[in-house]
Amino acid sequence: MALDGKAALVTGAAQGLGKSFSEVLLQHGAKVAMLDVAEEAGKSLKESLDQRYGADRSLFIPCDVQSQQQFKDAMQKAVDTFGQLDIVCNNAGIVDERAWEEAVSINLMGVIRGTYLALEHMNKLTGGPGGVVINVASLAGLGPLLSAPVYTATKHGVVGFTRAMADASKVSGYGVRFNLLCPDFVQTNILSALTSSLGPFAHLRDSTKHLMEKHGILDVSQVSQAFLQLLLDQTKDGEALMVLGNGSQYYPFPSLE
Ligand SMILES: NC(=O)c1ccc[n+]([C@@H]2O[C@H](COP(=O)([O-])OP(=O)(O)OC[C@H]3O[C@@H](n4cnc5c(N)ncnc54)[C@H](O)[C@@H]3O)[C@@H](O)[C@H]2O)c1
Ligand SMILES: CCCCC[C@H](O)/C=C/C=C\C/C=C\C/C=C\CCCC(=O)O
Repeated sequence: MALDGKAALVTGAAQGLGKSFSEVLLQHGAKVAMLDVAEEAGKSLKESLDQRYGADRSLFIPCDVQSQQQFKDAMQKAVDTFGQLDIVCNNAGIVDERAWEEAVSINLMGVIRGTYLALEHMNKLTGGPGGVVINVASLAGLGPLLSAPVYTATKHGVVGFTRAMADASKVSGYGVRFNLLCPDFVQTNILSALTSSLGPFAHLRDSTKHLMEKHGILDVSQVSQAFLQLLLDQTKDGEALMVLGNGSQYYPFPSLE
């Protein structure tokens, strides 16, 4: 898929991985609607991107992915502004083992909501242009992160949901590809999850810290290159691209057929 002239939407775009994905999209000629609850950071990101790419190439829309109405309105605003939607990246996520229902609401329900709303605009069967949805899971979507069981569960949920959607889309003829990004630890603010955010697993913080030291910590640019790979390679559908210190590789899921 060539990105020049395409219209994209990224959630959790004000900082960290979402910011980096938005910049990569702009660098390759796409227009981007950036959604986030962090209004100040989002507005100042938009101002700095306007200087480099022009004000008509991006939008910042305050939006909590937990709200059906806010998310629906934000996606409609992106479509009204850019004319259509070709790429959606459901990236917003948190680590909070104490407020675990909120973590499920953002990390899993927000991704399901964003995927269904994206289909309303992209599904070829209902007049949409087709396109690609990339859901951001984690290596913790493929195996356990012991200090964060609920985070682990949400990311496993994102993996299962996205793979099932890819199959449903293929069989139904929606014309939309669905893929997953599963990064190892990345240098963003999420890594500074306060001990209190780990709730009953705060005593396992050091163990996660040791795991980080063993694995190393990725730079956001390594993950956004993998994001780009998933966007551009039209043959990838229902795949989970792991982003590791020594490169990216597709997870070999066993066939259940
Ligand atoms: N950093 C890592 O080590 C790592 C590794 C694997 C996967 N991930 C995943 O990558 C994604 C991005 O995380 P990050 O590392 O860039 O973290 P981050 O904290 O830097 O960025 C997350 C962004 O999501 C936004 N957000 C939070 N709740 C929201 C909501 N309800 N609605 C809209 N926006 C909301 C935040 O304001 C923030 O801008 C997450 O899904 C995370 O689970 C991160
Ligand atoms: C092997 C799994 C890698 C998954 C990465 C995951 O998606 C992101 C996790 C985010 C946070 C990790 C959870 C809790 C943090 C616990 C300790 C951090 C200690 C950091 C420090 O003190 O320097």
